[in-house]
Amino acid sequence: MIRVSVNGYGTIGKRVAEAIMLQPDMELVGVSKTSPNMEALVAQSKGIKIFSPDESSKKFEESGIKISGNIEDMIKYSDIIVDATPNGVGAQYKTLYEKYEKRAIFQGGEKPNVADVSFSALCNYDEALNKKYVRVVSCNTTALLRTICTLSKLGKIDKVRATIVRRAADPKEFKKGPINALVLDPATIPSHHAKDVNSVLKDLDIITSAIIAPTTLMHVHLLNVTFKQQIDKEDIVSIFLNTPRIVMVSSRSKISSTAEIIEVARDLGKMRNDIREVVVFEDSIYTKGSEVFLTYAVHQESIVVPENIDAIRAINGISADESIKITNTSQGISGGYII
Ligand SMILES: NC(=O)C1=CN([C@@H]2O[C@H](COP(=O)(O)OP(=O)(O)OC[C@H]3O[C@@H](n4cnc5c(N)ncnc54)[C@H](O)[C@@H]3O)[C@@H](O)[C@H]2O)C=CC1
Ligand SMILES: O=C(OP(=O)(O)O)[C@H](O)COP(=O)(O)O
Repeated sequence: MIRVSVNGYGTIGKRVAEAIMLQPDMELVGVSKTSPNMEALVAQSKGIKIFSPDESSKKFEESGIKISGNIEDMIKYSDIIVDATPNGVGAQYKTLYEKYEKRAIFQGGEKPNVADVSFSALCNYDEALNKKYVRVVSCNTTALLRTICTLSKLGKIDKVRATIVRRAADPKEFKKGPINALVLDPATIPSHHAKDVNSVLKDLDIITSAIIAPTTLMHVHLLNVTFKQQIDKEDIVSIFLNTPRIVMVSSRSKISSTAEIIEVARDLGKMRNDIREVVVFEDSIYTKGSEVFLTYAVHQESIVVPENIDAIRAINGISADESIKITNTSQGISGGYII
């Protein structure tokens, strides 16, 4: 069993922790909490061990939360730490992971140089084999890479252009905005996503621009890929339908919004409405000569969860085929049409 702990039990951390609990070859040592908030109470109710920084453990006792030790203890008890702390905090923790000679997974909010390799399971799994530090790229970059690497099986890609409509905040983040504006993010082009894709696909010609929209549900990407040769819509539909980490909303579903996708996730009984796959709108796929246009939605809260699980196995030297198969089965990821 691989003993894994999750440092930072927020949007990503809680999902990764629960995914770890579902893996046949992993054991969740526990999670860290810096304050005894609602998420700490939920973790306790699920029987998850909680570790805190020393100075705050009294606060936890007062809230009726049992602490199993401090964060250093949690690190000592673990083989691998998944760091899901806020942007930049993971880099500060790295010295602690190094001190105890522990391997770690970082998230996309950290700079690429925090790790030996930036990771996207369908693109460069093998580069992460037996590495000490792996960075799972952010939600938008994960979606871009998954889609691009899948399309690249159809032929050589000349260039990629993408417009990213970013959700303004996650559903729990009531203090974030905007609530009534579309914000250029940034006002200059390219957005940081192109550089992040290049942290995995070094030579890809890609330009991205991004805009923040007042929604919490999902991101949406408008993608334009130019191949070196003519490309057919049927081949694109076929490869997407046969790639488990991509699902499609069928033409017959008449879905044209993220609101409807999330409603389908709710109706299908998906836990927390999570959709870990890239969700391609079938009707949006359009080809002209060597160019492909398509639109997909990205559930930002959950898309990186399977990648984190695979990164844990990659660090342990387990092959891509084996890991992806176990992760997909345990996470109910099957591909095809979502509806
Ligand atoms: N929310 C999203 O849509 C996505 C986020 N990411 C990345 O995942 C990482 C985590 O983001 P979220 O889960 O959204 O953040 P979050 O704010 O929901 O969760 C972070 C958690 O870390 C805790 N924390 C803060 N300081 C800490 C410390 N010093 N020690 C231990 N725990 C601490 C916070 O209390 C919180 O529970 C970031 O790098 C982010 O860029 C990646 C993909 C999608
Ligand atoms: O959109 C995201 O990251 P990304 O735009 O860097 O891919 C993540 O959801 C984190 O976004 P945040 O930094 O607005 O919390």
